[in-house]
Amino acid sequence: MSRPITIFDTTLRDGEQSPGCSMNLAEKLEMAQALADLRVDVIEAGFPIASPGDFESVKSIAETVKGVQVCGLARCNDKDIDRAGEAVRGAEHPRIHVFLATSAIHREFKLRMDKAEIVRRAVEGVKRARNLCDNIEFSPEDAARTELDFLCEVVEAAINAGATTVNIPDTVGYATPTHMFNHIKTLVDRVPNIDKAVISMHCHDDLGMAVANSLAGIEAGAGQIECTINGIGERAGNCSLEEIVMALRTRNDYYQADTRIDTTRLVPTSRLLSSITGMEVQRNKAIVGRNAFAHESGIHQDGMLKEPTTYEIMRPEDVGFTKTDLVLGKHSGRAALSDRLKALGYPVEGDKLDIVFEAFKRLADKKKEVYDSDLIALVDKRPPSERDWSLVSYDVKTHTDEPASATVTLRRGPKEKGEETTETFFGGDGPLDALFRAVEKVAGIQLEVTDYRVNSVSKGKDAQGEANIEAISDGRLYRGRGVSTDTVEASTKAFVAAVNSAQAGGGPPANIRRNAV
Ligand SMILES: CC(=O)SCCNC(=O)CCNC(=O)[C@H](O)C(C)(C)COP(=O)(O)OP(=O)(O)OC[C@H]1O[C@@H](n2cnc3c(N)ncnc32)[C@H](O)[C@@H]1OP(=O)(O)O
Ligand SMILES: CC(C)C(=O)C(=O)O
Ligand SMILES: [Mg+2]
Repeated sequence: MSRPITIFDTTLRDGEQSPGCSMNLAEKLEMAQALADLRVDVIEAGFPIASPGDFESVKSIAETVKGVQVCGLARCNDKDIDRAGEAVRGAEHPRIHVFLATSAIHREFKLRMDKAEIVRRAVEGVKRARNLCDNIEFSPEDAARTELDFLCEVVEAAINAGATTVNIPDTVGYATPTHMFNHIKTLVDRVPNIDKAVISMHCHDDLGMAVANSLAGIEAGAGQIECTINGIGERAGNCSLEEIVMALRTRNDYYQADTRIDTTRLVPTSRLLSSITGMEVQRNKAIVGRNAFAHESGIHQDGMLKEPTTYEIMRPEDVGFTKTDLVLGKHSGRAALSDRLKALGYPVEGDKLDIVFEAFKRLADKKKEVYDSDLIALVDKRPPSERDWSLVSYDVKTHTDEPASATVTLRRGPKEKGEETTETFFGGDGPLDALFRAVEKVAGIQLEVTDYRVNSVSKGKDAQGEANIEAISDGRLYRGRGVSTDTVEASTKAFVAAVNSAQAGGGPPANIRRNAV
């Protein structure tokens, strides 16, 4: 018999605290629906007091995404709690998450409160939230560095005040598995009312142990895991959802605990997040990385051919990878395309299928073989909004020892009704510099490019190139991504996407990385 573990996804709150991972309202709604389709139990949709935009996103997700609990975060003060309550009120299953740090370092230097005041504020906060909603989570922030006696006292008081979940964060990723096991076991053994609440884990990955620490918590009796897609989150990130879910599923023999997650949605959801944020996962990332199921060496390949379980502890199709990679060509029709996309976890129908089909045919004219990864790159493209620029055409001239020049035509708005503008720039350091500057002239904005990468999406000389750009505008960080068989075009599209994000505004401050160069 498996014990059910609640999956509390915080991609849209703690995950969004990753530098460069800010999302706009439409992106958050798309992501929230994908999380509901993945069958997470709780979506922490944001921190409503943080900004009007955060409030609106939590409220819209609460009102539109069904079949899942929707949670808003609040500090232990009246304004935060009331705002969170208002934001989640429209949800089918609302939850308010109240937090207050309890460790000596945070008490003394950050909050400047003594132990008695912490307990008083925690109790008042939970009671106030409980008046707004029945489902209340309380987090003693930095619990992993909190004295155990005091942690037991706060947890007991929070449960008496009405907390239904007590979340034990390792806020700075300091714990080890034994440390976390002892923390949770102590709460289970010493807090008299602990059975009135679910114990939750919230582990950060600063020492690379977030998943291991969360599993240790489950062994000691925790019933909820807080995690994020691709493990994104503050600093080194949070416990990765795909890793913890597959660890519980694969090692059910040991943990005898499982989640409701539809694991075949893991890879599509991971890719959706990457396409929204522009933040790719590394190739060797467990579960969702491109190499996670790739076998390179002869002895392994021999074993795999004889019996896959010799070298595979999970089946790629169980996490959403498809078995075959080579798929369609220029003679394929809509039915085959839509069937293949569905198998890849992207059910595309109606007008959207027409748009993807048109793009597929254009690609198939340029490429002999269209791989799954090419198809995913096509569906990941979002149609432009009324205010977005898109690349119509470009012309670039470059010669040895001569400055480059470029002419670009961009359209603002959707294909049928958008207006086109053309500008030329002479004197670029190279072809991309000239193109980017011509784009800036059309859009009337200047960006400083701080990171630029091109990777190949699939195989072969005619592979599509995927360009990713990170750029600063007005002290804020924006990203853009572009895909094409022509890497110059991919780069220009990525720059145009970064311009669109910058013109929408709201990027994170560019100077928040302590290791920024
Ligand atoms: C561990 C975590 O991940 S916690 C969540 C972190 N996420 C974020 O901070 C993202 C969103 N944050 C924000 O937009 C802003 O920080 C806001 C809007 C919440 C607050 O902004 P400001 O009012 O300007 O405060 P600022 O951020 O400078 O400082 C935080 C204040 O909250 C207090 N505080 C911190 N945590 C708590 C808490 N749990 N309960 C009560 N007060 C708290 C701090 O002591 C500080 O108070 P002080 O100004 O009296 O010293
Ligand atoms: C708000 C809390 C749960 C948090 O994110 C942390 O402590 O890391
Ligand atoms: Mg956190």
